[in-house]
Amino acid sequence: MPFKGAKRKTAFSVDRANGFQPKKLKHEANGDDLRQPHPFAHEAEENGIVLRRFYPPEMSNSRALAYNSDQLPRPMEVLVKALEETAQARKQVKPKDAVVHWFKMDLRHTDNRSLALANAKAKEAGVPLICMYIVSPQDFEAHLTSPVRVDFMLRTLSVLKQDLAALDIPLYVETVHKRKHVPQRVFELLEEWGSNHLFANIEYEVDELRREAQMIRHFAANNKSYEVVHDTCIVPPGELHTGSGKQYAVYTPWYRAWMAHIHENLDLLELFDRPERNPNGVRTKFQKLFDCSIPDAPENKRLSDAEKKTLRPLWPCGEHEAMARLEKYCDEAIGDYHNKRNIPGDDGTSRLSVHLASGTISSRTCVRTARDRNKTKKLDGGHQGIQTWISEIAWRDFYKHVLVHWPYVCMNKPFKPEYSNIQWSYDRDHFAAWCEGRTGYPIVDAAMRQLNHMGYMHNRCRMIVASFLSKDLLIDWRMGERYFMEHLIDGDFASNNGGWGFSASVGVDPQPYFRIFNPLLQSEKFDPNGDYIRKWVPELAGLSNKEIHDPYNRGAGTKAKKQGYPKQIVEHRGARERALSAYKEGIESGR
Ligand SMILES: Cc1cc2nc3c(=O)[nH]c(=O)nc-3n(C[C@H](O)[C@H](O)[C@H](O)COP(=O)(O)OP(=O)(O)OC[C@H]3O[C@@H](n4cnc5c(N)ncnc54)[C@H](O)[C@@H]3O)c2cc1C
Repeated sequence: MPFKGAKRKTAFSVDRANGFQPKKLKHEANGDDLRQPHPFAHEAEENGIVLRRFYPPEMSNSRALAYNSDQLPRPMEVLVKALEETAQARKQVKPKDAVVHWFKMDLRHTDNRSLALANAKAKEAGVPLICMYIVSPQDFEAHLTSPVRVDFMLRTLSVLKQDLAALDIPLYVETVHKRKHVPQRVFELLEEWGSNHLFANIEYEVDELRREAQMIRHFAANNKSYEVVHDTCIVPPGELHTGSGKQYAVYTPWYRAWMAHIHENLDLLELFDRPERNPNGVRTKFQKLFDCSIPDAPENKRLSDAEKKTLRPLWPCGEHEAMARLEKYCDEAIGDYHNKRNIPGDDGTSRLSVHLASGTISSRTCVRTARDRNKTKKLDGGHQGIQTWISEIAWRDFYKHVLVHWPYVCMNKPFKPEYSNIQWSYDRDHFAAWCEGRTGYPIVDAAMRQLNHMGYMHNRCRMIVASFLSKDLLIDWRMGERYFMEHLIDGDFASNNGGWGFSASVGVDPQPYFRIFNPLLQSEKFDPNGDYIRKWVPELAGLSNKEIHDPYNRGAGTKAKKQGYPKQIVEHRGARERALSAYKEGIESGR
């Protein structure tokens, strides 16, 4: 059956579990103005910020604002409408030979909402549960997924395949080369397996929401049910509103509402059971699916042998590893989190981001486990370390809520569209020096080298290097955002975009643009003995604790030069003044 939009329309009310309450959409804005690209769109294209192979040019500020004024429907609203209008049809679909769960960024069989629902449906119908994962090389390209992350996900699939096979559940993995063919191929696979029911957890990025909406309609029009549910956030996006019914744009009041909401709805922290064993005979009927192998990474996302040797031991994969890490962290280190989380030279954070990003652990499990260790048995009160750690996990939910309500942040626009008017620099040499960790600012260089070496960077350093790129170098923050996604093992669109928005002062609840980190002060405050710098910039290891933060201005220039360490590529005070006027001028220009 060719894949095109379904015609059938039926009434539906979205259940609470689906979180987002549909509202009446205004008609599509049709003014030509909204189709005009932003005046600086060519710069975004030339500098690889907007990938024109997959996406349209950078939109105008008025188009971004049209989402805020409900002139354009948000992709989540489009999805909810698709669910609403197909509800009746989906309800009438009769189970056939199997029920299917489609894994995406939820690579675990424990506490996985969609998987649990698919399992319940299969058991109710007395048919087998089949799991599937589609490797989409073009999605990796369009989403800038880093090779280290692709490797982590593919390794994880092997673990998942084994765990599921122990329950006689097959995990079928297939590569679909063109992303536009994914929906059609998924449909064909269901036909091949004689299945009428597909389940998946919602991904909140724009492409995915739009694709699911289209698939839901197509499936319903062809007597199949595609059910998508909230799982990745603890509180589903769309559930929290200010007193005046608006979406929160400031973290602190949002966080208070988030906690209160969970305390009032404790079921949000109930964990989902893993699936039960499949009925006898499934191995004979679906042998081919059990036999499939996990493909190699696409060539342009493949680690070299040397990289595999360095990176794989650093990042053990799979849900058992994730759970063991969480338990160990809660037993041994969470109590000191509030004291140590800002010290990059100290291993005081959980390093669970890689697991949360690939879904090898759920944020529900993380928060519930931490809460149960708290003497108050609540998210707040009790141990300072536990409270603070939970509040950091909450940032992850916050940025996903932001993405859903202000979807243009997923389309290369800043949260406040007028910040698109800043005249950024696209200095290639400066950008290369930043990427390679040779800016002459040791804390910045240490951080970038940590990222390049291990696909990870400490949170404090992420803020320092992001501020340095966007303010000291005045380079378009979206180039840094892209570089992070291309290199991080925990690359997550919403958190990365939120972090860059905060540090470059263009995001929701940001650091005000006139508060510019002084990299030297940050270095002295958070790496006072230079431990972190010594580890990642070994050519400075022999300098004193004072010299190491700024060798050329603290009498260690000769030593630094001899070791091949560069001089500062910009002078902070002058760069600060330049950034202040560029931000001010851009914001006030009204383009
Ligand atoms: C510029 C910039 C880019 C970032 N890009 C990403 C990214 O691509 N993916 C990502 O997961 N995080 C990102 N972060 C947030 C944060 O740096 C990492 O989540 C954190 O460093 C991961 O280490 P950890 O697991 O030891 O964190 P912990 O300190 O142990 O925190 C526990 C968990 O809480 C969540 N968390 C903590 N801080 C934040 C935060 N500020 N925003 C959102 N979630 C948070 C993460 O899931 C993390 O694993 C970014 C931050 C900045 C400033």
